[in-house]
Amino acid sequence: MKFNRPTVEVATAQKLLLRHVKELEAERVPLLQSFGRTLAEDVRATHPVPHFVKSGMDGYAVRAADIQGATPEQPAVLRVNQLIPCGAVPALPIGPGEAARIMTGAMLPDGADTVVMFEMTEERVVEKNDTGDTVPVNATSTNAMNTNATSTNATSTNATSMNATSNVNHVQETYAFIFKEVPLGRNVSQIGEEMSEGELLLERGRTIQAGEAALLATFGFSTVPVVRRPRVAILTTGSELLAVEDPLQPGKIRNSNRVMLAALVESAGAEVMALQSVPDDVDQARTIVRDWMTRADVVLTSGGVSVGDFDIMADLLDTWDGNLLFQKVEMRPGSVTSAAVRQGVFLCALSGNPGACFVGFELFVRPVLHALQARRNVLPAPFTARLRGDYPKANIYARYLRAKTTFADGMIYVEPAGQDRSSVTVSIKESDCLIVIPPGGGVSDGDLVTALRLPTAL
Ligand SMILES: Nc1nc2c(c(=O)[nH]1)N[C@H]1C(S)=C(S)[C@@H](COP(=O)(O)OP(=O)(O)OC[C@H]3O[C@@H](n4cnc5c(N)ncnc54)[C@H](O)[C@@H]3O)O[C@H]1N2
Ligand code: MOO
Repeated sequence: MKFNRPTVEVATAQKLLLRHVKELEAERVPLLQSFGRTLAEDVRATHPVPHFVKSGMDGYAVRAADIQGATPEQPAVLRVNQLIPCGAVPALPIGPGEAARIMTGAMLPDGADTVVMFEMTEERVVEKNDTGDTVPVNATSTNAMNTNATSTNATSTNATSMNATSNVNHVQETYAFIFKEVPLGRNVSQIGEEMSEGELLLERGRTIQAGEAALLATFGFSTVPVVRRPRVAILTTGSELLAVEDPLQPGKIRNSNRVMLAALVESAGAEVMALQSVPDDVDQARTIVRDWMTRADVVLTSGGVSVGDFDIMADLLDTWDGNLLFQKVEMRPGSVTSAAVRQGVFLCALSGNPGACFVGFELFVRPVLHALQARRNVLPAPFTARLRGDYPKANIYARYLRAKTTFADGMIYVEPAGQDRSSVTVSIKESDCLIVIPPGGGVSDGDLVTALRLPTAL
């Protein structure tokens, strides 16, 4: 069976795997720990946003009718009856001829319908004597239009100057001079303008990133319902493998697939629950694999799937007592990639060759890990791009070339990331996509090709 294995196409292999996925259960995590996790429930707006009528600028809240026709020569003059900082509830309504000094994000007072930016205004303090006559005083404001104000008796327009102050015979009042007419509703956000109550904002299956987190915070989710992270056991086979910290020895290499797979698993939102070496003995390997399959959602193995004398994963799969999904895929690299399921748990046996191991993970394992987390669109997204360089080699199987994307002259280009043999590790770091070269002839510089986007491209 090791030889002459039946082959399946990549798309078939993906379907065979995804058919067995049962989305994992939900759990709640603190919002700050939810980044990269997948939402387990739809989130709807629990209240309108904004939930009060709000100023969009620092300026004066006015009645639009009061500032019709205002010009620098003929300003509208409105009595300022209050200062409204952000977060405060206005103390007074705005009647005809009145305005409120208001800050960005503050609640509009009743009666006001428009905000005029400070830049189009000037604030002046005026004294009224006890006969009610207005006495112009040297007055000023901090507003931009007033930067040339000449005043020795400057009165700043802070909260304390806002209320009329009474001297023996005089009352000081603050007036806003509005030099420009602005249309009704300008710089005012109405209730529900951005989001209305009950609106669907985030769907189950969405990954929580900055924008999602901001919405969750807006609606008071200090904890978030997320899908549990899949637990993954990473098992590596091969008596040639040294630990990362070991000195080199003749004939041996350091185990790089283990950490590469751990990084990939984490980048897919899953959790590495075990890192274990498997000896070159099929019975021991079977015991270890089965053991982890009682605890993990996915068991990943690297190596030992080809036709060599010590390719124990191939032997193990030949005698598999669960559901064997495939043992050979019509692709390069990674044709030996195999998969099986047992009681809802996946066994994905990837090639030991690092390039093939990487490609096998992206085409088969990441989609499973994403699907377990209820994510949508789990397969790598295809796009069309122009090839840089020639790839003349003919293939019997489709080839998934590790490649990088570049943008030039308004076009998307893809070019092989370097050496593409399946044994090569050095080009993996350059790869943000896989160029799909269909079976048959090669492709040439300038050809339009299909490529699959990898998460590193995000
Ligand atoms: N007679 C044949 N030989 C091979 C065939 C074939 O069809 N007939 N297929 C070749 C292809 S294609 C591939 S791909 C490899 C697949 O081999 P395995 O997946 O069984 O992997 P191993 O033999 O265990 O190792 C291959 C290679 O990768 C290195 N390796 C293994 N594990 C790691 C690790 N954790 N970190 C870094 N490098 C690792 C290992 O030392 C080998 O050099 O088979 C071909 N042979
Ligand atoms: O299956 Mo190997 O990775 O094709 O080169």
